[in-house]
Amino acid sequence: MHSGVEAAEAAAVSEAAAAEAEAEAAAATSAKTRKHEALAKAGILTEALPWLSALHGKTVVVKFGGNAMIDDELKAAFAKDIVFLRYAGLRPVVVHGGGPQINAQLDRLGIEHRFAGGLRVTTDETMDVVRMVLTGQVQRDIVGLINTHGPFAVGMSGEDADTMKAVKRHGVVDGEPVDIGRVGDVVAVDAGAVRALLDDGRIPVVSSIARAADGTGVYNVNADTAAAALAVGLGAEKLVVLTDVEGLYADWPASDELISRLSADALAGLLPTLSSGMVPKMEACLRAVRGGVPRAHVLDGRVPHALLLEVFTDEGIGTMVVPE
Ligand SMILES: Nc1ncnc2c1ncn2[C@@H]1O[C@H](COP(=O)(O)OP(=O)(O)O)[C@@H](O)[C@H]1O
Ligand SMILES: CC(=O)N[C@@H](CCC(=O)OP(=O)(O)O)C(=O)O
Repeated sequence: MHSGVEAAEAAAVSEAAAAEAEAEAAAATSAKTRKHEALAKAGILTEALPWLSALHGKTVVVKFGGNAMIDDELKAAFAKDIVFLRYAGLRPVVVHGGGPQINAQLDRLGIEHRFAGGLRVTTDETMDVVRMVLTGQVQRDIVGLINTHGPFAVGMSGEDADTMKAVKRHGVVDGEPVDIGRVGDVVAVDAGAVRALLDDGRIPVVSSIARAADGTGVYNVNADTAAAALAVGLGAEKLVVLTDVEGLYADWPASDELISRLSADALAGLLPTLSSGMVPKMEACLRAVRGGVPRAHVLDGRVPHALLLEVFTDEGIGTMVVPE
């Protein structure tokens, strides 16, 4: 018969054995989990390999939009992604907008603002504010964020070195042309200065202002339009437009069914049915692919690292426009 002490000792021994077995099982599980996580990470990296190889040395123009850039964390994530592309051997070029920031400054100054057919009605007074906010504030912010990772970003305006020249364009409202002031469409691109920066390993950050082709000052160019024109001028491999929706919805605002892929012809057919900010965006995609850029994408800039997902994974996200 066991004494009380012996019984207590036996119980303690079996408790210790159980604890040891439990610890062993937990260690095995966490090793398994770690292995599983490591494999998943390795899977993501190997999935990137074909894209890294296909895009090595290729130019990618990324349009960073006003509404996708008002959140500080998203801005920082965007800057990281751009630097990632650079280290991965691509040649990223940023063309930025800043519609919300321009609106805020116009409000502060008590200057009325409105859009017609997705474009800002731009008086001479508005033009001064647009130029100041885009080149003096928004561009500086993006350059600063990218350069927290190294001396890569160099800011410039489309005016610089005659990178973009424009002529006056009208807005289209209900199928009718309307005068919207100093708004321009890009008619000539000299990509030399941007190329020189890329060749020097820099990341050009370009504001969407163009010199008037007839030498009469400057024009306010929609940033989607400017990005497309530059992508064509650079012979880019991709145009990526970041915005504040998932992509192009088939029947917006009635539904949010996303169109994931469409041809240039199908897009041309859809264009007259589109409204507001989607008009310059989809026109830009059309212009890019018809100008020889193999792919143009509209992505949700509210999703952190959407750019990396698009460029380096097999997952198609957003809307992709292809020539055929
Ligand atoms: N067919 C459509 N699909 C998606 N969004 C659309 C569509 N038509 C109009 N829109 C509107 O266009 C907006 C995007 O344009 P905009 O606000 O000018 O973007 P950004 O500031 O990024 O340039 C969307 O937030 C949405 O309200
Ligand atoms: C002519 C025209 O509309 N120009 C735009 C330029 C900036 C821009 O396009 O900014 P987002 O990309 O943020 O919309 C504007 O004045 O708002």
